Amino acid sequence: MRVLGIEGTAWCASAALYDAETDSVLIESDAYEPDSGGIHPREAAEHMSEAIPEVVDHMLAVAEDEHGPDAIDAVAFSRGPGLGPCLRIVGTAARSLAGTLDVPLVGVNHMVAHLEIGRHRSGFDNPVCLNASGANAHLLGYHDGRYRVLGETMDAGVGNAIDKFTRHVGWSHPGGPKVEAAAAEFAGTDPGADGGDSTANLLDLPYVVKGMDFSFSGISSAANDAADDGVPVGEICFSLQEHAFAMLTEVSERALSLTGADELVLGGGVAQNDRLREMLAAMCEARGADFHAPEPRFLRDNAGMIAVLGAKMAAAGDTVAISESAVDPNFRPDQVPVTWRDGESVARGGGGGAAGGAARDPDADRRGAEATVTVAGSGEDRRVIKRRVPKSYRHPDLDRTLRRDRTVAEARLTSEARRAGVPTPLVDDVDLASATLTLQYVGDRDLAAALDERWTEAVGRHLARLHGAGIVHGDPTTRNVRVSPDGVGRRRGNGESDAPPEAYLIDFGLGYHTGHVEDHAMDLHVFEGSIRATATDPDPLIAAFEAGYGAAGDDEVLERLRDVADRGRYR
Ligand SMILES: C[C@@H](O)[C@H](NC(=O)OP(=O)(O)OC[C@H]1O[C@@H](n2cnc3c(N)ncnc32)[C@H](O)[C@@H]1O)C(=O)O
Ligand SMILES: Nc1ncnc2c1ncn2[C@@H]1O[C@H](COP(=O)(O)OP(=O)(O)OP(=O)(O)O)[C@@H](O)[C@H]1O
Ligand SMILES: [Fe+2]
Repeated sequence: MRVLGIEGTAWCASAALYDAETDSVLIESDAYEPDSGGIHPREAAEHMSEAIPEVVDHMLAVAEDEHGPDAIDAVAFSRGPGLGPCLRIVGTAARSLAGTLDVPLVGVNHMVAHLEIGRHRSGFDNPVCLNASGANAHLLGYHDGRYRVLGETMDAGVGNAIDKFTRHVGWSHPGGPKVEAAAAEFAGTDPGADGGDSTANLLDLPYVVKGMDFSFSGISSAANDAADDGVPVGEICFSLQEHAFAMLTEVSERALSLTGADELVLGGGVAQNDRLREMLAAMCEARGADFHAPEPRFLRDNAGMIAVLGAKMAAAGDTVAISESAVDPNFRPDQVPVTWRDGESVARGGGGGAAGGAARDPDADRRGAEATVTVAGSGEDRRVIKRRVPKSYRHPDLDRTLRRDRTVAEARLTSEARRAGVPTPLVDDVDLASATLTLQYVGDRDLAAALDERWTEAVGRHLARLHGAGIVHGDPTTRNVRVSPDGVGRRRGNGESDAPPEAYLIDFGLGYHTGHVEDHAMDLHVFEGSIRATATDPDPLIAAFEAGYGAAGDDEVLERLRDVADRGRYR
């Protein structure tokens, strides 16, 4: 099968020819380069209306030259997300070409294409995917016929966050490659630098990770302020990259840990950045996962990825009638029924070796995304020793600060939550020098390994109480709740209740004090996200969770949760 792909969601007018027999991809692209500022939708659309016919005609001529008049078996196009005026031009071109050639039309989700090209090129079976593009930043994992959004930016895409800073200092679009060059130069020339590695001086910028979601807006603003204050621009570029990419690497590691996946693929324009790829490769190596980033021509926007996924969709019969082929500027990757693959879900619910621990060996060492956990003692005296291990991928100063601050926060908030009536482990000892805590051993498995409405309801109540005390957890996932299902079974089965069954909240390292409705709603959003990422039938679990929260907490927070959930959606 040969597929002609067309891409034009924002800046790149592109056509490609994919030959599935030989697995070869030819791409012809024409980029829109704004004279000043960022991408202007109207100018971008004008560019598309001129450039799309040219690149398509070129590819068609190449195809017909080589394979004759019946060269093309299907036409695939980017249906969204993207800028409406650009998408409509691409849609019109694709419909008319499919009509003229009398071949099927395939409507491709651009973000799923960024993912699938990595899966295709790597040969990985079931990876987690980090899409690091201009307008987006998210983690996807396959589960039950859909790509689930495991985590995503709460505001700007990563490329847009970088470009916002470069516009502020007057650099032309796109800013990403210029920031990369300036950062590399700074790292190489700073007196503290050691052969251009990451030990150059680091500015303190916001680092915001909540569960597997993250935020870049604070980084862009702080970077702009630093420039206004006269900080050398190279130093800002370096620090911007170190913070933003460490956040992306951290959430990727969390996604691998939560799902139990051992493969990561990278997609999107920002993935062309060497430092981002270096960090992700180092993280994967340290946890024994495989990592793949396709070659640059498949990372930035391109029609090759549209043609390759288009061929898989066409082979699965997943084509679209012209009358139903409207574009969708807000097309989310989790809306797409994945017709072209089968196989196991990435989200097995509580992976990470023994960490999910359906009571396999309760004393085996566990490894979370951040820490190693060793179990010591027995019976009532059983303790866990939790050590936040250094992460070689991130700048040593940032690494030290994060490990220390989170250890302090965890010790303090675990105890405060307990005093507020929320079940948490007792804290026996804190050793800041080695970022190590000694905690009471609680529960017998992670909620991820025993997902059940009774527990999600209990988590709702506990979070409500926690928020009532002015504390957010910051990372309330199904891996950060410990439960004792056997206790419940005994109690329900024969009336015995030697120890009252409880759901314990653990891992308060990302917690903080706040009375803001928004922050409280974010906690609920993170918990629901972790359920959606791993559960086959999330709705009843989420309903029970919200009922638990509603019974003990503030309705305003539940209302705000709807806004938070909608806000992360791509515009
Ligand atoms: C919806 C679609 O239109 C959109 N496309 C998009 O954002 O273009 P993409 O090619 O994936 O990414 C462009 C971004 O990638 C950044 N970029 C390019 N080279 C870079 C580099 N070496 N380092 C950092 N960023 C880089 C640019 O600054 C720009 O922000 C998307 O995929 O979100
Ligand atoms: N107090 C405890 N009692 C029993 N088990 C625990 C306790 N603390 C941690 N664990 C176990 O160790 C695992 C990892 O701990 P924790 O979540 O605190 O570390 P982490 O590295 O921050 O993990 P992640 O970032 O993946 O949530 C938990 O999922 C749980 O199975
Ligand atoms: Fe893109």
